[in-house]
Amino acid sequence: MNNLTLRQRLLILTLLPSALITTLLVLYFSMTGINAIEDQLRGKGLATVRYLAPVSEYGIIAGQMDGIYGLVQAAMQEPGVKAAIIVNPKGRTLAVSGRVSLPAEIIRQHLDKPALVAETETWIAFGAPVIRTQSDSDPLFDIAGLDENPQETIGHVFIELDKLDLIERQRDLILQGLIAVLTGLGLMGALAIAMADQLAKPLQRLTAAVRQMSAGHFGTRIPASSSGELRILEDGFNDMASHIEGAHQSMQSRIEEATAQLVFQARHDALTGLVNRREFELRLDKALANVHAGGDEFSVLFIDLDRFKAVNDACGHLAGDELLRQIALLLQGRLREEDTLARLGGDEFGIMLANCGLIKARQVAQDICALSAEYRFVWQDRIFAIGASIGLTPVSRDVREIQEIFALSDAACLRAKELGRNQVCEMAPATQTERRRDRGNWAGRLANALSEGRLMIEAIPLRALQPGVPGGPMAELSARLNEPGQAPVALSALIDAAERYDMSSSFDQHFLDTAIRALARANKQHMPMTCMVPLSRASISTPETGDYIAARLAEHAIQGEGLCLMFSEDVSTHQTSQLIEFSRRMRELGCQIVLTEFGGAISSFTQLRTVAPSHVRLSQSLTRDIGDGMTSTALLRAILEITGEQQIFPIAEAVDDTPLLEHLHRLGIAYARGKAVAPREPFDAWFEGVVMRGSRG
Ligand SMILES: Nc1nc2c(ncn2[C@@H]2O[C@H](COP(=O)(O)OP(=O)(O)OP(=O)(O)O)[C@@H](O)[C@H]2O)c(=O)[nH]1
Repeated sequence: MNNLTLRQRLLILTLLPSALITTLLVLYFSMTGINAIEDQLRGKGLATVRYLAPVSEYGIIAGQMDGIYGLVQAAMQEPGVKAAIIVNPKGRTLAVSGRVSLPAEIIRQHLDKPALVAETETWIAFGAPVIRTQSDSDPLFDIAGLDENPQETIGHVFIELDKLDLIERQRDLILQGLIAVLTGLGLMGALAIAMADQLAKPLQRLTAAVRQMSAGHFGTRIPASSSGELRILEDGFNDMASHIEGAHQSMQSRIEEATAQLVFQARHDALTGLVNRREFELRLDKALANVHAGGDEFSVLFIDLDRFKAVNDACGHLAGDELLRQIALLLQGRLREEDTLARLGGDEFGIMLANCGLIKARQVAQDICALSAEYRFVWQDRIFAIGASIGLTPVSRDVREIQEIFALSDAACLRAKELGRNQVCEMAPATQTERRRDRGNWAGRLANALSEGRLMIEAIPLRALQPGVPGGPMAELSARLNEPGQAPVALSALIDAAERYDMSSSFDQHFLDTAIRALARANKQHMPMTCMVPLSRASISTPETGDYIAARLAEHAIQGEGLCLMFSEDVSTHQTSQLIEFSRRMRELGCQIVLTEFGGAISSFTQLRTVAPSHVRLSQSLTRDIGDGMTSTALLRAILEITGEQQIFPIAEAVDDTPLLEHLHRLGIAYARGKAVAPREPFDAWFEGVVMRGSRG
C-alpha cells in the first residue's frame, strides 16, 4: 500500500467498499428473484393438478376415456407442461399425454391432497387425488357404495412441468444482476476516478513542482486551478517559489559578480588595472603559437622605470602607487587597441606590440622613452622626473618559447639600465646556428660549473611568523653561477638554460645532494632543519627523480623529513598527473611538497586537493600591495582560511621591510622570507652558522 500513489489509494478506498456493497445487493435481489420464479412454478403446478383432478372425476366415474384423454390434452396446452397423466386408484394409466418421466411407484402412490411429487434438475411433477364427490344426480346413476364413502379417491392426476423455462429465466435474472453490478461498478469507477483526479491531480502537480524546485528549476510554477484548501496550497507554493527564485537570482548574480571579480583579479593588477604577469604570459604564449602557425610577428617591450624608488622614499608608497597609476595611463595612451600593456611587478611594465616588426617597435619604444623623460610627477610640493629603461625583443619564428622572450627582454632592459637609463636596448632571438653555439657554450658552462663547484648554492632563510607552526632553521635553496670575469648568473637564468639544454636532472641532483648531505649531518647531531629544494619541470616527468631521492636518502640512512621539494604552480597546472604521482611517492619517503607562485590564479585552489602540498609560497602579486590593497588582504584571508583548514602553511616571499613583515604576521601568514627576515647567503655558511651552531636566526 505504501508504494501506491495517492490517486491509486483514493481509488481503492472509494471503489472497494462500494463494489462490495453493490455486489451484495445485486446478489440479494437475484436470489430473491430466483426464489420467486420457483414459487411461481410450484404454484402453477399445484393449480393445474387442483383444476385437473375435479374435472377428471366425471370421466373416470363414467369411464369416458375420450373425455379423460381430452382433459390431458387440454392440460398439455398449458405453457411449460411436458406430460399429463390420469390414473385409476391402482395407478393404472387411464389417459396420458406428453413424455412421462415420473417413475411408476410415484404414479402408484396414494395422495391425500395436491402435492409436489417429484423434482429433478430439468422437470418438476405435481399430483392430486381425484375424489369422487356427492352430487344431486348421483342417486340417478345408482352407483353402489357411494353413500357409504363419499370421499373416495377414484384416481390421480399428475402433470410434469419442464424446468428449462425456469432455468432460462433464472439465467436471465443472473445476467441482469451481473449487468447491473458491472454498470454500477463502471459508474462508480468513473465517479471515483473523477473524484481521485480532482484531489490527486493538484497534489501530483504540487509534488512534481516541489521536485523540480529541489532539482534547481526555480522558475517552476503550477496552475492555480483548484479550489478550497488545494487552491490555498497552490497559491502558497507559487508565492514561495517566487521568493526562492528571487533570492536565488540575487545570490546567483552576487556569486557571478564575485566570480567575475575573482577572475578579473586573477588576471589583472589591482593597483593599475592592467593585465598582470600571468595574463601577459598567456597572451604571449598565444601570440607565439600564432607566429609559429604562420601568423604575424610581434614585438615585446620590457620597461623598468628609472628612479622610481626615490618617489617612494621621499613621499611614501602612496605617492609611488599614484605614480605607477599615472605611468600606466601614460603608456596606454601611446598604444593601439590591439597592443597589450601589463604590469609585470614593482615598477616593471611589459608591452606586446601586435603585428609589429623591429622598426615600428623601435619607434614606439623611443616615443615611450621620450614621454617618460618629459613626464613630471607632482606630489604635494615636490616634482619628480623619472625615466624608462626599455628592453626590446622582436619575436619571430626563431623564438621557441616565451621564456626566451622574457630572458631576452630582461637582459635588454638590464643593459639599458647599465648604459645609463632612459634608453632602448634590443635583443633579437638567437638563430639556429647561434643557438647551437649557445647550447655548446651553456652546456659547457653548466657542466664545468657543476664539476668544478663553481655553482654556488645559496640559502634564502625563512622565519616562522606564528607560534604554532613548526620552527627550527629553514631555508630555500637557490644558486648562482660565478664565473671568472663574468657577471653572476641568477637561478632563473640557470634553470632556463638547464631546461633548454636538457641538463635539468644534473642541476636538480646537485641541489638534492647538497640538501640531503646537510640533512644527514644535522640528523646525526639531532639538529632540526628544513631544506626547500627547487626542482625543474623536467624532474617531474621522470620516475628517475623519485628513485634518485630514495637512493640518496637510503645511502645516508635518513628519512625524507625536512626535505621539501618545490614546484611552481605552473608545473602543477600543466603536469598535474605527474605531480600527483610524484608527490604521492615523496610523501611515502617522508618528504613534503611546496607549491610556489600560489594564489595568482583560481586554478591554484584545485592543486591543493590534487597535489596536497605541505606549504604554499604565495604569489608576490598577493603580498606586494598588501599595505593598502583591500583586495589583496581579502584574497589573502580567503587563502589563509582554505590552507588553514587543510593544514597547509603559507609562505610570503620578498618581504623586504618590517611593516610588511608585521602586517603578514598579523594576518596569520606562517612563514616569510626576504630582506626583512634575513639576507641570502652561501648555503654552507648558513648551515654551519644557523643549523650546526645555532648562532643566528
Ligand atoms: N609604491 C610602490 N612601490 C613599489 C611597488 N612594488 C614595488 N615597489 C617598490 O619599487 C621599488 C623598485 O625598485 P627599483 O626598480 O630598484 O627602483 P628604481 O629607483 O626604479 O631603481 P632603478 O630601476 O635602478 O632606477 C622598490 O623600492 C619596491 O619596494 C608598489 O606596488 N607600490
